[in-house]
Amino acid sequence: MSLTTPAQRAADIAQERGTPEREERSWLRLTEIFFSIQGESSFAGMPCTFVRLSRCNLRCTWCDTTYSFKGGERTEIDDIISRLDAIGCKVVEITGGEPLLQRPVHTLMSRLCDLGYTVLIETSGSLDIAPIDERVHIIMDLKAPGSGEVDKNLFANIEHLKPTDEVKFVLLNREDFDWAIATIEEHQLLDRAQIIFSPVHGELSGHELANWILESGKSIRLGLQIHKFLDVE
Ligand SMILES: C[S@@+](CC[C@H](N)C(=O)[O-])C[C@H]1O[C@@H](n2cnc3c(N)ncnc32)[C@H](O)[C@@H]1O
Ligand SMILES: Nc1nc2[nH]cc(C(=O)O)c2c(=O)[nH]1
Ligand code: SF4
Ligand SMILES: [Mg+2]
Repeated sequence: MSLTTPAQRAADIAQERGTPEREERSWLRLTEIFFSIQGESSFAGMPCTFVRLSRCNLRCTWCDTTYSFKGGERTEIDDIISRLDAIGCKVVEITGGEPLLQRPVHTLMSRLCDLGYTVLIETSGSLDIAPIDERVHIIMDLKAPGSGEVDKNLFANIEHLKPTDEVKFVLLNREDFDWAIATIEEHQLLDRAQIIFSPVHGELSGHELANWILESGKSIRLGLQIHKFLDVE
């Protein structure tokens, strides 16, 4: 017999999903650190170390990283930096889960920038990006309807993007593609940042998406998750 009451279960789910934490502390909930080939973004193909933080406030239907939603080791920022120094790669991506859920992520990113790292952050577009250190390269998703999370997009983030940052649309079908094109036009996104369209891996054909991009005549980069073709992490 389960001893968990409905109220406890609701509290557990709320904690798993998380709300942005205000608490400034010296540790982060960490799912994993690994060194691999960057599979996404304009850095695709480059060696990169990944810091995957735990928990996410969204539940995209096609998410490939659901294992980051729960748990995670409390890890001191000093320890994370020591591990990155030991790996020795000067390009680091902070991802998740949703990395912006944990406030100390900003301390980690600024310290890495101070140490001469090229720091990338991969974020969902649902939380405020304004506090991100201006030296950090932002890769921000805008979630299309097929994700089930379209109503979570924080369009106010757009004004905080630098021209070198990236806005990524992960697309499930033609409806998502049409939504993404309309969103780009409405917010004049091509003037604000680099734009990437990626197919949901295994669901939408990259060939088909490539044709749609060419037909649109727009300067949009096709992004395929190359680590999945290489069968690496
Ligand atoms: C796992 S998320 C973590 C960072 C953040 N929560 C976000 O969504 O950007 C990293 C990237 O993987 C993408 N992604 C996740 N599952 C995918 C899938 N099945 N196919 C293609 N891209 C996927 C997300 O859209 C996001 O751009
Ligand atoms: N190789 C590799 N490249 C990636 N780029 C972004 C990733 C992510 O999960 O955020 C990722 C990932 O999980 N693996
Ligand atoms: S926001 Fe990112 S980590 Fe969270 S469910 Fe969506 S793709 Fe997965
Ligand atoms: Mg991934």
